[in-house]
Amino acid sequence: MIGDFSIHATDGQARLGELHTAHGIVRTPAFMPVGTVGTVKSLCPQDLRDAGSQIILGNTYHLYLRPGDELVARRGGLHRFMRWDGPILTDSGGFQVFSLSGLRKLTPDGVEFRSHIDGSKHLFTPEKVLDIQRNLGSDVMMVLDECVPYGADHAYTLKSLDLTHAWAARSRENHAPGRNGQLLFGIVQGGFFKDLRERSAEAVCSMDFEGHAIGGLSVGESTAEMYDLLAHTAPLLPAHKPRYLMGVGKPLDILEGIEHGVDMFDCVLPTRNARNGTLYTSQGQVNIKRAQYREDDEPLDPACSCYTCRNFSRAYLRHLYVAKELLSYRLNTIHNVRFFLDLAAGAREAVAHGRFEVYKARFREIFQPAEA
Ligand SMILES: Nc1ccc2nc(N)nc(O)c2c1
Ligand SMILES: [Zn+2]
Repeated sequence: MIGDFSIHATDGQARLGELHTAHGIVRTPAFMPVGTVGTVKSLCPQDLRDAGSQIILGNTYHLYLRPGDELVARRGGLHRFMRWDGPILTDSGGFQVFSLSGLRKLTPDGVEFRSHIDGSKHLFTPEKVLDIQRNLGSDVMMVLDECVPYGADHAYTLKSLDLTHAWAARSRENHAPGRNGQLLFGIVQGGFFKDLRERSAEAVCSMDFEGHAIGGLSVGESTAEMYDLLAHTAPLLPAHKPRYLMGVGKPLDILEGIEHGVDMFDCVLPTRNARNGTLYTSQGQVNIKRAQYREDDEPLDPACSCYTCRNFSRAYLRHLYVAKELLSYRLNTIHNVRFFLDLAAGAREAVAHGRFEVYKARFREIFQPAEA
């Protein structure tokens, strides 16, 4: 049934699961390529399917401002508009308001902000962002929350929790479980304070959401701080529902999350870094602009079977990047998205066979080789 989450194998805290959505089953652990304004930049839906994408992420903030959620609804919803027939998760906009828009004001009712596009004034309330996500037709909707800025003190973080929890309750009230097959996930905040993380998990996870996200991480903290709060918070979320770590992350961060029982991840790294020539491979990171690749006839990643690695040399990819050719975006993104999706697919396979620890250690060797 839509919303069902079943666990098929475990390996320590790591688990192999399936989340049933209105647009298909998501096998977890899953990586979600980010399609902010209704496109995973430079890729068409077929590229995404070829790469093994199951579920992609869209953003309420961006799509509301342009082209408008009502327009998308009139065009049949985001799936039909962008021709993606798989599951779509949409973030609620709170985070984007704080990271993108200029003037903004937090009020008990919601957050006032000015569009980063034309400066027009808007108000996002818990109910408004759900109306937008219902217009988009997303399969998994997120509640409106305040992502507390890195470095906020205990007092501010505690006060913010009261607001975020009140908004979560209003969201659940506004969207009954199972309504129109659109799932609603709660978001746990609490900054970098373990007592507040416990307080938030207890409050949010008592509101009968179909899944729970860990928010407020990957906001500029050190890897050690992120891992510390991740290890503390993940087990606080009910094991029988999906756990989603928002905005994470680098390959090793995703594996760290899986080790602590997280099931879903999204991050702009593969797509954003593809556009600046930072490519992820089975031999570590490749900065394709480096002169060393000028005459390198090898494929980007001999262990990768994506279209880019099957057809083009590093020399050609470097040429496209240096020449600022549009094809550079597309070929680099095809590869990076495939790398992250293969990372998640490999993790599912490893958990299924009780080999996750070995799998994670192999990637640590590649991306964080032990000091020689
Ligand atoms: N690092 C992130 C990324 C996205 C987020 N989205 C929401 N709604 N809340 C957060 O705390 C996020 C954190
Ligand atoms: Zn490749």
